[in-house]
Amino acid sequence: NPITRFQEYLQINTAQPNPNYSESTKFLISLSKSLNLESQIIEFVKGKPIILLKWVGKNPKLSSILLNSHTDVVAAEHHKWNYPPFKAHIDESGDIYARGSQDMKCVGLQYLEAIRELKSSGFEPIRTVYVSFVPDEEIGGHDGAEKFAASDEFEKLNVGIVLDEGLASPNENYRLFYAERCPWWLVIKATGAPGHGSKLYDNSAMENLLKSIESVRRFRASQFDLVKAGLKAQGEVISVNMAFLKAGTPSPTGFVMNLQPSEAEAGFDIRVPPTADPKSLEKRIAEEWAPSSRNMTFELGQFKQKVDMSGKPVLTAADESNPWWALLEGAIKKAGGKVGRPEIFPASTDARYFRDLGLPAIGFSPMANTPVLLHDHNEFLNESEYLKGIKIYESVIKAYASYHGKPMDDASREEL
Ligand SMILES: CSCC[C@H](NC=O)C(=O)O
Ligand SMILES: [Zn+2]
Ligand SMILES: [Zn+2]
Repeated sequence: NPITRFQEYLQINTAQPNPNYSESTKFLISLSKSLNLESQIIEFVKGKPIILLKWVGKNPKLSSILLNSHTDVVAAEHHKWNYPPFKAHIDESGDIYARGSQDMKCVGLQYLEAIRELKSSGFEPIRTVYVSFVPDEEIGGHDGAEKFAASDEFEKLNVGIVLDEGLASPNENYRLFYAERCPWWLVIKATGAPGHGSKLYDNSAMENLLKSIESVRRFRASQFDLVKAGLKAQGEVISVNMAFLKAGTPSPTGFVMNLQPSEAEAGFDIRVPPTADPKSLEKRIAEEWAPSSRNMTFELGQFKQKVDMSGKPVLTAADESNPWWALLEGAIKKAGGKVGRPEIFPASTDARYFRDLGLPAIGFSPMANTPVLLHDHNEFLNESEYLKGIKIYESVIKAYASYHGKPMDDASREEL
């Protein structure tokens, strides 16, 4: 049944940095056989399989639908979980505990369960439906979705719309995402004169770094306040969180206590919404967070936000101008679901690689009334919520795969 199949997928340990892709591939291929879908394994990089399933539509001229999910999950600290993270234990209230239960093995199998239901009801798609299972999303997707989106194979699929992951919703409204923030990874380094631990002097490395950290924290608070006041959503502000601190002179028992070190550094995970001005943030980093006048340097790893010809960030339209958006909302509501306001995904997903091609990509994981537990301890999803999600996808796939398109639809696609 659907729940045991979900458990079986969750029990395959595909945690980074050593995901067991051979087991997950075997599992998905056997599921695909039981559904009579055409299947293909594409390895742009050896050992990093993309599983591509195809449900052929009656009109091959129409653009296709791509249902994407990633097969890898993040690592789990086993001893901090109430149940082992790769056991998929179901407790008395029906909560299924496993790494990947929300992010995002649920979605991958819900696509397939929905197809199973639609097939057995005799539904025949007009548009071709592809289901892709990609590796390595959790480490940036470079050997997965990035290469897939850039490939000739992908171009031949003639994809018109991509669905990818969203987030759980603590309330009754499902969440839909039309864009995502850009990760910037910043390391700032301070240097200064070393000295005796008892001496008060200016310009030590630690003091220089701490001044920066204070400045970063003021900025962080200003952004967080906007969220707390309800003025902005998580995805609409710039988040800054410290990822590491590195300083001190090691000694056999820990650190030397009476020596002020000559170097100190800190790393930050920054997420920049497509609506923010990257230039002004870069300026802030150079002038306030790592000013050379305070003996500071920085290294910035940026995932550049793609912009269109007029310099506007690449977003998926979340209104009537995008028929796929309206169809999705309609199909969710038809299946009894509620939908909240369109959001910007606060983290980063593979959807960006498809959006960068100019394709509409919508982030959606059907989990309502569920705490957001991705990457957290005790990640779980309730089984009835999981089953509801299958019903939702039945409705969505049906609506998408039967969509003939407005008269303009495919002609205007040609121009793109
Ligand atoms: C930017 S590559 C890392 C992608 C990762 N995605 C999910 O958590 C993230 O940190 O958002
Ligand atoms: Zn994910
Ligand atoms: Zn994740």
